[in-house]
Amino acid sequence: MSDSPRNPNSAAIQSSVTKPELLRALEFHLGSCFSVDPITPPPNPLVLVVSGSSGVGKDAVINKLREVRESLHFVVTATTRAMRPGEIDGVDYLFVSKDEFLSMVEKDELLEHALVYGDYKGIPKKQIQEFMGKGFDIVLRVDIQGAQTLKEILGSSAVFIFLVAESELAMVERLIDRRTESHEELLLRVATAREEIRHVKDFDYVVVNAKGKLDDSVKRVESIIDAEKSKVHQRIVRI
Ligand SMILES: Nc1ncnc2c1ncn2[C@@H]1O[C@H](COP(=O)(O)OP(=O)(O)OP(=O)(O)O)[C@@H](O)[C@H]1O
Repeated sequence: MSDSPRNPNSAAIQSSVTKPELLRALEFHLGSCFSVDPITPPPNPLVLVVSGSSGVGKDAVINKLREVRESLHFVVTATTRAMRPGEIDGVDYLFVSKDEFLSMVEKDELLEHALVYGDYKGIPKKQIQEFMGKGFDIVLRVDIQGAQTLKEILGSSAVFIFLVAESELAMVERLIDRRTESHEELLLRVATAREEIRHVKDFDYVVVNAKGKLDDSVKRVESIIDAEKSKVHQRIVRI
């Protein structure tokens, strides 16, 4: 056993010796000064990919997360779909025309893009580069198809989170309550969701967003962020 000050047999440091004096004495014996630098480097900025089937609550979770975490930047997806009531251009989505969107594709300005239910959606690269440069963590909100493409592009450098409802019925009810889809659109979304759940195995984490438990889902995502920030081997993203 080493001879520590807690060992009753060791000579305790005299109370007349001040802390600065003791520090200087220790530094002298060690032959080097104690550093005030952080013992480990700050964690790398994260790229979080939040995905899940239509109506599972991606927007709801992300909007809440936005309120509680200031160090996150939520990338505004460019889309050619029509604005829904209450949505704000540049906040919820970047609403662009089809021509504008295709021009962004041509100039290689999008990290990934896809045609989703008849509309184009894409992630502008510049926003990610800018905010990562400022030390922000990045949150990308994509459907399952988008997450699959991002997995091919980013591999294990990003954190992939799959949101699910507690049951299929709960998910469909949520979509119906939203009142933004037609009967045919609802059928398509449910059929797609049944197929999409098979892709959960390609994700790092799964979070159940149960009815009335939005706050719990957000807390779970926050825990994932905290755990990722504490990893010894940090993910390194290059975009
Ligand atoms: N935990 C929850 N409890 C109750 N309602 C919820 C919960 N999470 C989301 N909702 C509601 O469910 C509906 C669908 O959620 P949201 O629009 O966030 O889904 P989404 O995954 O973003 O869908 P889409 O991919 O089609 O845009 C919304 O009306 C939302 O307010």
